[in-house]
Amino acid sequence: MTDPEDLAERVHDGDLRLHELEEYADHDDAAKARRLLVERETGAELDAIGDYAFPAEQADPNVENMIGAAQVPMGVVGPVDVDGGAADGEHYLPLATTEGALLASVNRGLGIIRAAGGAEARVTKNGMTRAPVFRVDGVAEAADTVEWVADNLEALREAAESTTSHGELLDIEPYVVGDSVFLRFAYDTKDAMGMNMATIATGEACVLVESETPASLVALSGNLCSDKKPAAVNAVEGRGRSVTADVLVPGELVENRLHTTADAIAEANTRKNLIGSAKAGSLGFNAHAANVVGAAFLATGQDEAQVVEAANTITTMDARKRADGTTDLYASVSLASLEVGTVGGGTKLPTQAEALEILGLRGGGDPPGSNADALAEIIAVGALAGELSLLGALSSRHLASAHEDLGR
Ligand SMILES: CC(C)(COP(=O)([O-])OP(=O)([O-])OC[C@H]1O[C@@H](n2cnc3c(N)ncnc32)[C@H](O)[C@@H]1OP(=O)([O-])[O-])[C@@H](O)C(=O)NCCC(=O)NCCSC(=O)C[C@@](C)(O)CC(=O)[O-]
Ligand SMILES: NC(=O)C1=CN([C@@H]2O[C@H](COP(=O)(O)OP(=O)(O)OC[C@H]3O[C@@H](n4cnc5c(N)ncnc54)[C@H](OP(=O)(O)O)[C@@H]3O)[C@@H](O)[C@H]2O)C=CC1
Repeated sequence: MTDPEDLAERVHDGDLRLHELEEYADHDDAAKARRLLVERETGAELDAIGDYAFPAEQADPNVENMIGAAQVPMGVVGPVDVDGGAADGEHYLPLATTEGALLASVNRGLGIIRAAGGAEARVTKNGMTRAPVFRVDGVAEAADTVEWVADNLEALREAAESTTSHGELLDIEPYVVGDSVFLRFAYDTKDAMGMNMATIATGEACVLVESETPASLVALSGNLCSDKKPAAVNAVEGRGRSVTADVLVPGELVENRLHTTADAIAEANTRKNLIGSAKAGSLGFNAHAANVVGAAFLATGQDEAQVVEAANTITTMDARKRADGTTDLYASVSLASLEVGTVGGGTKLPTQAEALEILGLRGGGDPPGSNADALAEIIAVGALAGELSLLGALSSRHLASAHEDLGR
């Protein structure tokens, strides 16, 4: 009984549940049966969704109730020289998006960075966090719990690291709010983005906390982590990789390629990215870092919901006067919480793995963690390019016409 028509019929009749079709047919037939059912019940035609280019079974760890694949156009920008702590040499950056003009813009920015001699980038902090919340009786028990944690870091490390051969517990930061105790565990997750790894490891450590303290676990994630929500804690303390990239662009390049001046871009950055963002109450002080991060995430198999954490980027642009009277542009981006991996999650899927291959960063690095560091540095340079180009377009009043020409 593996015929997709038959399976669709049985789901329709209530004999089978939509999510158990893989028990009766191979993964591709199960996906086809769901498409037939959805087509019948909604009137939609799902030919494009069903026209995917990998065995459905490969996506089994990534999606339930599969009907096909969403195909997002992918392009490539660069190459650009990245002088990083882990990334080195010239790189093309694959980006998947539906926003016309985005790749043209990042490509222009990377061309300018290349002409300026390349960008520098460094990962300055690394720690994937998970922060469970515990209930205690009151502040006295809260204080006892925090004290016990501080005195027993080694035992907690042993418990957490018993669940992983790669992850390392770096730190546990306690926060007390009345009768709630939050413990923000931070891990070096090497080349994995690390959310599954950190969650499993923290779960094990929580067993020890509960057995040795009055604290009772309420939720393994207590939102101080903070995952997939805009949060100041990530902007200040970092999450995943904290990464910074910068470049000094000679004034003549600004004029020839961005059709404006370093002074005009610096002013636009101050009034827009700093003052405008402050007035808006934004956590992000940038123009569109999320554009580049989101497109790179889609292309390389990252968890796209974590784009929100990368949106807290701070962009700086300063006009630097030279002795000869000309003015260069110093530009930087600092992404406090860029959560990336080159193993695990969506990185194994065929198109995503190929995209990582373009970067030379597929799979685990040598030493472990170096591939994810390099990916963070290259994405940061992509974000820097996007900031340069968009601020150039705003300063030269080309934004609307660029999108009229390329984005419609
Ligand atoms: C569109 C440009 C680049 C034209 O800019 P231009 O200087 O007129 O372009 P050009 O034809 O002289 O080409 C310059 C370079 O741009 C690149 N380039 C140029 N065209 C292409 C293309 N078709 N495909 C690939 N690359 C392209 C390419 O690198 C090229 O160099 P070349 O290789 O020729 O030596 C410029 O006007 C621009 O960057 N505008 C800004 C557009 C932008 O950044 N859009 C995305 C963000 S908008 C948004 O979503 C966020 C927002 C705005 O709401 C956030 C906010 O509030 O700020
Ligand atoms: N559970 C949760 O709460 C959440 C889960 N997610 C999802 O979690 C997934 C990402 O989790 P993540 O832990 O990154 O991935 P995986 O769960 O896919 O695990 C990756 C595993 O790969 C192994 N590994 C092999 N080589 C390396 C290496 N060089 N560096 C690091 N690890 C290596 C590690 O095994 P070992 O540990 O045995 O050494 C590691 O745990 C995504 O699908 C994401 O959507 C997202 C948010 C929350």
